[in-house]
Amino acid sequence: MIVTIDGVAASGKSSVSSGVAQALGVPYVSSGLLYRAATLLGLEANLDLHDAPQLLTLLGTRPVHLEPLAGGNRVWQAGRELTDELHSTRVDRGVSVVAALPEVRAWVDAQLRALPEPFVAEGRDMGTNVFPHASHKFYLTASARIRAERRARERPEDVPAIEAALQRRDELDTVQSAPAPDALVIDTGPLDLQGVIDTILTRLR
Ligand SMILES: Nc1ncnc2c1ncn2[C@@H]1O[C@H](COP(=O)(O)OP(=O)(O)OP(=O)(O)O)[C@@H](O)[C@H]1O
Ligand SMILES: Nc1ccn([C@H]2C[C@H](O)[C@@H](COP(=O)(O)O)O2)c(=O)n1
Repeated sequence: MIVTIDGVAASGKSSVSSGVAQALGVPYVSSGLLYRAATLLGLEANLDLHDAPQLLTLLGTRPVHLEPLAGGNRVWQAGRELTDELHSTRVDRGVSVVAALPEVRAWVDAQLRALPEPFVAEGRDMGTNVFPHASHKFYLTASARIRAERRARERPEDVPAIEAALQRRDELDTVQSAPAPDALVIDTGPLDLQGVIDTILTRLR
């Protein structure tokens, strides 16, 4: 069984996926972490992030491993854990460029499709492109203002600055982020975190 949870930036994909996965007793898979890992390694190697052949060569020589767990995902490059470095501001700024490269998307998709079922997969194109055969699909939305207010509770930045950055990311992600035709679209604005998780679990049962 594969459940896909896609959505716009900061719509609650990872928190909701983790809650749903824990309730089901399966791992969840955070696809965005692989794009973030490719970006981090590219930045550390001083590569031009638009240069797909160079990035793919780097990823070939320094293989990245995603460890999906119900409570949170970890990312490794050989013996080094990258997880805590993947949400830095410089990775946030570069990741949309890397995620737009078809070669990098194919690299991520191959790793995701090799994972053993069952799992909950979250990202932008899990239900449309990577797992179109998934048994249950969801797509999370909320206004940029509400998402910024939620983020502001965990970061020392003001709401308008976060809102502007989220709108910019939404625009850059538009190409790969759309609900599958058979996905249930959930506006998380009026719901708390547990309310979103319960909506999904009710549908699954
Ligand atoms: N329905 C909700 N009500 C209140 N807060 C929420 C809700 N859903 C998520 N949050 C909070 O919003 C923030 C963003 O959630 P989360 O990191 O899960 O989003 P995301 O879609 O995975 O983000 P990104 O696209 O950056 O990876 C977190 O602080 C989370 O606790
Ligand atoms: N399936 C996916 C997952 C993520 N991305 C892009 C979108 C973001 O720019 C970036 C990081 O994702 P996040 O960790 O914020 O969910 O990766 C994508 O294009 N497709």
